[in-house]
Parts: sequence; structure tokens; C-alpha cells
Amino acid sequence: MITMDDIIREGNPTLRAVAKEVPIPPTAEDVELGNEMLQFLKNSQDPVKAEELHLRGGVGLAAPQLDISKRIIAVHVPSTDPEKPESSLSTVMYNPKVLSHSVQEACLGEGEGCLSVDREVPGYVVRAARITVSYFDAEGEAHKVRLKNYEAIVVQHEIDHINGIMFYDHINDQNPLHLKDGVLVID
Ligand SMILES: CNC(=O)c1cccc(C)c1Nc1nc(N2CCN(c3ccccc3Cl)CC2)nc(N2CSC[C@H]2C(=O)NC)n1
Ligand code: NI
Repeated sequence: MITMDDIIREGNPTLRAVAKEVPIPPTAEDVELGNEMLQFLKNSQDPVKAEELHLRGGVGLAAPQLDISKRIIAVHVPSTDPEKPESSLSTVMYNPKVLSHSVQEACLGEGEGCLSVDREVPGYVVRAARITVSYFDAEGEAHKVRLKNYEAIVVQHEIDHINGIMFYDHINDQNPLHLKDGVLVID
């Protein structure tokens, strides 16, 4: 079971490496890894388990954060819409790729956090508001999905990890809280 002890922190060079594509269909080992990553996110969002296991809450995790330089990400975004099911996006993506993105940009109004960053880094992380992502699932099936708003932000943050990019690389050094016109602020 993955805990915070398995998550590497800033300074570990694996976070700055470009991760390798994985064979498709994924090996049993990579399927197991993906399932453990998804379970970690679910545990991190469960008040009882998070407390018990001392987990920081997360909605996304990338294999490089486990010191495994492979192009595998997991996302488990809870539904914000009471009518919709328990999660709006819950999946493991193998070799994810942003095929296209909107000109429109967006950012989280409260900035971004990362399980590999043990400090608050204030500032807007401006990303594409909508993206089209291709990926393979655990069975090796190809998928192409359009994501927007929070889900799009999370998947871009995790795909950044497999390219050695950290969220604060996007923050405007001169004025972290500067927002160009037209950038959608997501709360
Ligand atoms: C500096 N200000 C901030 O961090 C920040 C501050 C306020 C609000 C937001 C919204 C912020 N930003 C931010 N909050 C999150 N969570 C909110 C809490 N939540 C969670 C926690 C516990 C149980 C269940 C859940 Cl659901 C888990 C997710 N997650 C991300 N990111 C950036 S994209 C990948 C994603 C990630 O999983 N990071 C670990 N950013
Ligand atoms: Ni992160």
C-alpha cells in the first residue's frame, strides 16, 4: 500500500526527469502500480484512512512521484455535483498525451499544491481551460477524452510530472498573483 513515505520530494532528480513510455498493453506490474496509485488517492480523501495513515489529500498522482520514471498517472477527482456519482473522473492513464487544448486558459483560484512539495507556493498556475487527452487503460484499450476546468487542471499537473515539470515552473516570478485578462479562475 502506498503511503507518504513512498512519495519523493523536491530535490530528488527523478522529479525532473522525462519519464519513459510503458509497453501497451501494460504489464501486470504496471497494472498493479496503477491500481495502488488510485487506491492511494481514494485513501487520501477518506478522513478516517487519511488520519490513520497520515496521508495528505490528493486528487492526482504520477509514477515519478514514487521514484518510478514511467508515464503512468492516476486521477481521482471527487464529484462536485451532488447529483453525479461519487467521482467525476477516476482512472489510471498509461502513456497519457495532450492532443490539443483550448486557447482559453484557467487556473485554480487558490493556487496549486503537490504531494512532492512540502511548502506552500503561492501564485496562479495558468493552464489550458480545456484539453483533449489520449491514453491507454489497464487493458490496453485506447481512449480519447475531453476534459475541462478542475479535471483539466489536475490532468495537466500530473502530465507535467511525467515530463519533469513542477507546478511552480508556471508561476509568474515577477508577480505570482498577476492574472491576464480572460483567464478563468476556478474555485
Ligand atoms: C496552494 N494552495 C492550495 O494547494 C489549495 C488551497 C485551497 C484549495 C485548493 C483547491 C488548493 N489547491 C489544490 N488543492 C488540491 N486539493 C484540495 C484538497 N483535496 C482533498 C484534501 C483532503 C480530502 C479530500 C480532498 Cl479532495 C485534495 C486536492 N489539489 C491541488 N492540486 C493541484 S492539481 C493536482 C492537485 C493535487 O492533488 N495536489 C496534491 N491543488
Ligand atoms: Ni504534483
